[in-house]
Amino acid sequence: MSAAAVIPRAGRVPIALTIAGSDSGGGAGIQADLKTFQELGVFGTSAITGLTAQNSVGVHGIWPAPVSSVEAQIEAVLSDIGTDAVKTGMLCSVEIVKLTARLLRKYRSSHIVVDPVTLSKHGSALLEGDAVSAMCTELLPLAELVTPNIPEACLLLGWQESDIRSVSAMTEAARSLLQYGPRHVLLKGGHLDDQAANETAIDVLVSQEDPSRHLLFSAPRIATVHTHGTGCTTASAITAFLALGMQMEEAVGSAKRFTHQAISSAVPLGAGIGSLWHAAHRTL
Ligand SMILES: Nc1ncnc2c1ncn2[C@@H]1O[C@H](COP(=O)(O)OP(=O)(O)O)[C@@H](O)[C@H]1O
Ligand SMILES: Cc1ncc(COP(=O)(O)OP(=O)(O)O)c(N)n1
Repeated sequence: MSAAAVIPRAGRVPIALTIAGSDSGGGAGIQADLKTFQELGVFGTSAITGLTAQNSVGVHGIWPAPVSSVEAQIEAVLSDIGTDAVKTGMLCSVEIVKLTARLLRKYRSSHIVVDPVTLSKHGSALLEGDAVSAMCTELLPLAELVTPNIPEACLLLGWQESDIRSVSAMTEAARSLLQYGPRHVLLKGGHLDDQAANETAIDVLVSQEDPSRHLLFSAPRIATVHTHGTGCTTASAITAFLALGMQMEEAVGSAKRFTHQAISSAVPLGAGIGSLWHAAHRTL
């Protein structure tokens, strides 16, 4: 993405809505999503599903937002401003998952990217256990894309994490996730634990149109611990590129490059896992 893309364009600015949680540390959640939208020249709106007290060493508290407040935020945005694309992140509870699906159906939203956030990198639960099946039955059928990492894919499928130890197992899992109805599945390989993954970070894209075909998105693995926000940034960058009118394959490839640049310039803030630098694409 060139610097020209961050200059507001004449005419209507593309809009993206993020329905996600707040990360006080600024690296993930709503904060990562809005930074990404802005960097990519898309006007970001938000509905905050919950608050987290979070920093580089962990998640110190989670407070789901009242369901009525999430409803009022989404209604306020969609009934007046509208949107070209929607990203969902931390949805906290079965009630918020169901509400989100109901409102996205009501407003016939398109370009819905579901990041099925369940755990933070520090292992804190960001989605209640009984919300997983609601996500599969209510939200995934509406999704143009779902973007699980390996632990999330296993949770959605009822598999063990040890079941995905290779790119071919990732491909099989991605194909299995199509059963829930999303148009595309991007299974991210940041957590892949095999020989090849020491050098490359590989993601797999499969689509309902032709489930027998799969595309690999590969980049050199950056040797860093500072990867807080990689998942949120990937999903929100894809959402922004869809809002800008790209097709899915191009949007995923462009988002992979944007996120890779942001990891390569990550900021080692705090004593633990530092966060991505979303402005890296301006100078790299
Ligand atoms: N160290 C790394 N170097 C390069 N790319 C990475 C690295 N870690 C993760 N990625 C990429 O970042 C994106 C998010 O990855 P992943 O860690 O699997 O998701 P999550 O942040 O949701 O756990 C994927 O495109 C993955 O390939
Ligand atoms: C509020 C909030 N939402 C989502 C996440 C998970 O973000 P992700 O990009 O997957 O990054 P890590 O937590 O894995 O670093 C979060 N932590 N907080």
